[in-house]
Amino acid sequence: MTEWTTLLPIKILVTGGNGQVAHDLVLLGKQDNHFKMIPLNASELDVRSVVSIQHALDLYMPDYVINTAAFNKVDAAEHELERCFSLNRDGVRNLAIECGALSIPLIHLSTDHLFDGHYASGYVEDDDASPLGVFGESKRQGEEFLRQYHPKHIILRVSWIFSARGDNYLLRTLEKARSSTEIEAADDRQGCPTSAADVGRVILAIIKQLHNGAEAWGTYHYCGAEVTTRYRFTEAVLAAAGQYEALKTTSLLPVPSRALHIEVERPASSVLKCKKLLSTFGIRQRPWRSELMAVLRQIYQQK
Ligand SMILES: NC(=O)C1=CN([C@@H]2O[C@H](COP(=O)(O)OP(=O)(O)OC[C@H]3O[C@@H](n4cnc5c(N)ncnc54)[C@H](OP(=O)(O)O)[C@@H]3O)[C@@H](O)[C@H]2O)C=CC1
Ligand SMILES: Cc1cn([C@H]2C[C@H](O)[C@@H](COP(=O)(O)OP(=O)(O)O[C@H]3O[C@@H](C)C(=O)[C@@H](O)[C@H]3O)O2)c(=O)[nH]c1=O
Repeated sequence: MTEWTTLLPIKILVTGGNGQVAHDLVLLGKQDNHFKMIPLNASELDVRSVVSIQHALDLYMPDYVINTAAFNKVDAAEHELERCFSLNRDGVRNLAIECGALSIPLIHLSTDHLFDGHYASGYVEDDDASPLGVFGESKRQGEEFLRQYHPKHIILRVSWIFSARGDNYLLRTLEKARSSTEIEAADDRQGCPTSAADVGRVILAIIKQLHNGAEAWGTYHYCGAEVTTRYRFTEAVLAAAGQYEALKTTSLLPVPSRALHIEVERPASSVLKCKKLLSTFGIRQRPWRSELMAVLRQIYQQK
């Protein structure tokens, strides 16, 4: 087997190049000269269009494709079914068929929202998917198409992503903390927060091993270490952010999720067990608390 370090940089095309995971993933990849990162935004590569995908693959001839493009608005998905399925299901099918035809491995991101949340002890990769809403169902069907059309794939299911940009719970909490004296947070929804940069680290570590000959195709779970609740996560955010700025919020209230009047029920517990990733690739979970500190540092440096 050839040592991967002796080869030309691994060309990695990233769909959804403006998204939060793509941003941090590309940044990390650019810091490592084993990789050549090619992020493409929706106008450069539209996953809904076969022609657009074919054009990009012909033009860049990547060694790997990472699909981060998605429709991620969990409540809006209930009303925007067509858009949601066209990205999360049909877009994945299009990529699977086109990458499959050229035998380009496809790394795809999926979600904890595949599960109904009744296993408080956590989910393994083979557990039955039973989504509670349209978003989860669209991602479930995208996964199915990928398995059907392209054997050389990795599906990486992740959860509760936060980063210094984009639309995420951390940034929304900070906004509220600057404008409201009181914040309510669900203490009956448990899961594992994961930084976008950490997802990027894991994907690049997987690719290095695939490139070295590991034929470990299939579905894996990854999330930050330490199971928590939305309430506990919010508490950690407020405590850490309070060291950087005077926040308006003085009271954080634990509430049941139903009191928040959210349209789609979230899984009560969506802990992803990550043992398979550890035993196959030797990749360990990082604590989300240290990732949170790093992201807050970034946020306040940007300000
Ligand atoms: N965010 C989270 O908490 C979680 C995310 N995931 C999954 O991780 C992946 C990355 O998520 P995240 O980075 O948060 O997503 P973002 O919503 O930040 O990024 C998604 C990107 O997809 C782009 N996009 C929209 N339409 C198209 C299209 N037709 N063709 C190509 N690109 C398009 C968007 O572009 P534009 O902005 O121009 O519309 C956006 O930049 C997704 O698969 C998501 O489902 C899984 C679990 C948790
Ligand atoms: C509005 C609000 C929500 N919550 C809780 C309820 C609910 O469990 C959760 C909803 O927050 P979000 O909308 O950020 O989370 P949600 O849309 O469920 O976020 C998800 O994004 C998709 C793409 C995923 O795949 C998931 O892993 C997850 O991160 O937050 C509060 O605790 N307080 C509040 O004020």
